[in-house]
Amino acid sequence: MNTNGGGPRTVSKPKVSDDETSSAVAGDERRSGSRVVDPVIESRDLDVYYGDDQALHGIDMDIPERQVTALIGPSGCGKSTFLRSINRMNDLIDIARVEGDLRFHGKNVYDDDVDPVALRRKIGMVFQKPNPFPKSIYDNVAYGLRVQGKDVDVDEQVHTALERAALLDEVEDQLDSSGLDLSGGQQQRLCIARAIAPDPEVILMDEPASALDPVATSKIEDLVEELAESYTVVIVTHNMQQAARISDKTAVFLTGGHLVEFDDTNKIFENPESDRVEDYITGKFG
Ligand SMILES: Nc1ncnc2c1ncn2[C@@H]1O[C@H](COP(=O)(O)OP(=O)(O)OP(=O)(O)O)[C@@H](O)[C@H]1O
Repeated sequence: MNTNGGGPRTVSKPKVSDDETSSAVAGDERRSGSRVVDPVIESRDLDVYYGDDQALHGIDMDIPERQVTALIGPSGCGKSTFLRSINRMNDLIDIARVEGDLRFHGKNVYDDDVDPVALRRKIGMVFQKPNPFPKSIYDNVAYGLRVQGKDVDVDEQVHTALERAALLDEVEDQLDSSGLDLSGGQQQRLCIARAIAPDPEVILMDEPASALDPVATSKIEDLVEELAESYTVVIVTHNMQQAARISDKTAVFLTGGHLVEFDDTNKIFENPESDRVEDYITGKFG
C-alpha cells in the first residue's frame, strides 16, 4: 500500500480547516491519512441506466486530486460504467442514460454547455487492452496534440509524454517504428503516453494491467504511482492486491450497482465498516 512515507509524493494543496489542523499536521504525511484533499471529481446521487436496466444507484463519491482511487468489486457491479461516466464515454453507448451530477472542478460534466471532446482532453482514458493506432510510436503520441491544433512544441510534448510514461528510454531510437511492434506492456505504456500528451488532469484506467504478464504489470503499477504525482488517477481493477498496493482511496461496488464503501485504502483493507465489504475482501464471494 502506498503510504508516501518519506517518498517523493506530497499531497497537493492540502486544505486543512481549523478543526482538522491538529490531526492533519500531526506528522502523519500519508496521503491517505486524515488529511483533507480537494476533490477534483464529485459524484452526487449518480444513476446510470442501460435502457430500462439500472446499472448504478445513487453514487456519491469525492475523488481527491493527485491521488490514486481504485474501484473494485465483483464482475458486473458497475465499475467500468462509473469510470466511463466521469468523462462521458457512456455517451457513446446509445442506450446509456445518466441522472444526477458528476462534477469536475464543481461543474456538472452533463450540463448542456460541456463539450465531451474537450472534457476528454482533460480527463483521458486508458483501456484494458492496449490499443495503439497502426502508426509510428511518435505519431501515436503526437496524434492528440495535432488534433487539438494548438500551437505547441509537438516534439517536446511527445518526448515528455513518453518519459512520463516510463517508455522513452526503451523507444528513443525507434520513434518511427510502428507502435504495434512493441510488447504488450510497452504498448500499454504507449497508450498511457498518448493519454497524457494533451496534458490532462485526470487519467481513467480500466484494468490497464489485466492483459499483461507479471513483469509488465509491475511496471504499470509503478507508473501509476508515479503518475499520481502529477495527475488524478482513477483505476478499475479486479485485483485486490493491486488496489491495496497502489491506491490511496478505494471504492467498493457490489452487485446491483451500489457503492457500498469508499474510504482510505488501508481502512478498507484492514478495517472495513461493512460486513459485505469484509466478506468480499476476504474472498468469501466475488
Ligand atoms: N453497453 C452496455 N449495454 C447494456 N448493458 C451494459 C453495457 N455495459 C454494461 N452493461 C451492464 O451494466 C452492468 C454493469 O456493467 P459494468 O461493465 O459497468 O460492470 P463492471 O463492474 O465493470 O464489470 P467487469 O468487472 O466484469 O468489467 C452489468 O449488468 C452490465 O451487463
